[in-house]
Amino acid sequence: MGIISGFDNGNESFSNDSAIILVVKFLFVTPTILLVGYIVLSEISRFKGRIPNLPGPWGYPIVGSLPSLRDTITSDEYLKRATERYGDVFQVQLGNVTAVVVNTTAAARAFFVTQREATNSRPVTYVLHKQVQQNGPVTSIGTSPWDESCKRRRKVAATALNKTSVETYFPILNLESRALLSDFLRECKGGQATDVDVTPSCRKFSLNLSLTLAYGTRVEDVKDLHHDLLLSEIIYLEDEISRLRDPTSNFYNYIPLLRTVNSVADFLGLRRTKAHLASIGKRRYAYHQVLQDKLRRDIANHVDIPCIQGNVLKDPDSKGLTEGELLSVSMSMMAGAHTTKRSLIWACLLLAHRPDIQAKAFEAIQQADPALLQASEVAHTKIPYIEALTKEVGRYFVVLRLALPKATHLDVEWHGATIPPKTLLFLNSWACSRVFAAPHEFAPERWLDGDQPATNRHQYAFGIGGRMCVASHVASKALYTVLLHLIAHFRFQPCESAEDLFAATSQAADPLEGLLVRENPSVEARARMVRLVPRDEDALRAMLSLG
Ligand code: HEM
Repeated sequence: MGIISGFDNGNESFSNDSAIILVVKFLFVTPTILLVGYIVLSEISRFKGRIPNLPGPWGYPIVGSLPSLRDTITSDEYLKRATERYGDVFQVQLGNVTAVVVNTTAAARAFFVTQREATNSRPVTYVLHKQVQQNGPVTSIGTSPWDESCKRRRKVAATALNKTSVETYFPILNLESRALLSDFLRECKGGQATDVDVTPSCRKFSLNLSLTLAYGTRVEDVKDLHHDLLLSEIIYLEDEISRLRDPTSNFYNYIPLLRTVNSVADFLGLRRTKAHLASIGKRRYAYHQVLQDKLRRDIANHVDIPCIQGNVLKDPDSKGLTEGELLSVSMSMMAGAHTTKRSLIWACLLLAHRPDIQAKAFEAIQQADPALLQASEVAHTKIPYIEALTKEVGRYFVVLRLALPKATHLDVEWHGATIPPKTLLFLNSWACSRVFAAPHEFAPERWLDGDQPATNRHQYAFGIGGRMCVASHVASKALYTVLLHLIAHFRFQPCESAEDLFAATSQAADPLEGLLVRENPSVEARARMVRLVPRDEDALRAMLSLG
């Protein structure tokens, strides 16, 4: 018995030991082996993804150059160092994804103009295309890879918004510009100098521009942005989409391991990321359906306002678009509201800190035609200094510093390197906007200088090539109209309120120091408030009553 029991005990302790070893293996050794295996496979994949003969940093295991890209891609010292070391075009690896960064105007022309067809695509991303849109066919133009459908949708949008069509939008631009003046005047109760948070009114201006172009509808009262359920839904969803499109965060796009971790966390009920992302896609689709249904009713009742979606709905065969493609065009119009809003907020901050620019602009309007200082319609005018001011706002702040992510469609050649199709491409619009002398100065005069080389004349804030902003003419004219009106009727000063102390500093209007989130290439201003002083309240009210 003793022997047997001794044997038994020994067996028991043997099985205890092996159980412990098994647990240790399970808890530590297996994950370590899996992790090492993952790192090795990931490094092989990163190695295979490198483009021969194209310089660029190797980066860290698993994450590649993601850590160095954050916070630095738009900064001058990073670009200077990277361009000095690797040249005008270099490759970086974002996790397992190889991206090519185009940093100079010469390279931008060689890529996006000379090899236009080959660089015409957009990447398919895990977060936006697979999780938010669930691989569905309806995606905005700005996130669509190049194919026949994208060509059709882009053509419809580009034709509706091209240089010759801009004139047809003058009444809309004048109307929205006056609405902004009216909102600002209401904020300055009794015509007093008042510190104003410019965000809601700028948001309303931009949203209305997109809503009118797409659906022929608009927001009347700025309060509706919060009180109206549909509008607050649109604002929330478009903010989310903009965040989920951001190419320098959303690391799930680049690191497959994160997707696995996330799926496990979702499965265990620790997070609800997948459900959240899918709901954003569905809710976005639903709000567009609501707007489209309203437009259909308006058309049936003959009370519709001319708009891109309405033109197609009234004559469906003319443009050859499917229902989904038509929806995609409208989604693209709504996505444009973000960039307009950000440009306008930066312009307000800049004016507040640059009385000299306001004085020159006011004088330019007066010299062009003193009657314009009281005109309710100004979109048709072409005052060179105000045009230059509008361009300089675009150049100085570059609200999409890496444009929208692009992708190669065919092989692209660059100095002995062949970049294969479906490679992620970034146009460094920020760097391309800094080719002038004294690039860090805000100087509208540079756009009036006839001696500037032709390459400097391009406005990189709208990108370049076959996927350049389709609305660049309308968006520029919208900013021009509103700047002219604002300067004619208000003095802008730095805010004095304790609510936004940063807004009082000159850094608030600096394109780097003034950023809310430094590493985000879709740049948002940290400051929100400026002091508005109506020049002549009675004259402004009289002008507004004419409109
Ligand atoms: C100041 C305002 C705006 C700025 C600075 C801006 C800037 C840009 C930039 C940088 C791109 C990417 C270009 C590229 O990748 O080369 C883009 C694309 C686009 N923008 Fe704008 N945009 C503005 C306003 C708008 C508005 C108001 C709309 C619509 C009504 C709009 C519609 C689009 C569309 C549809 C695309 C995608 C084009 C394509 O992928 O083919 N944008 N925009």
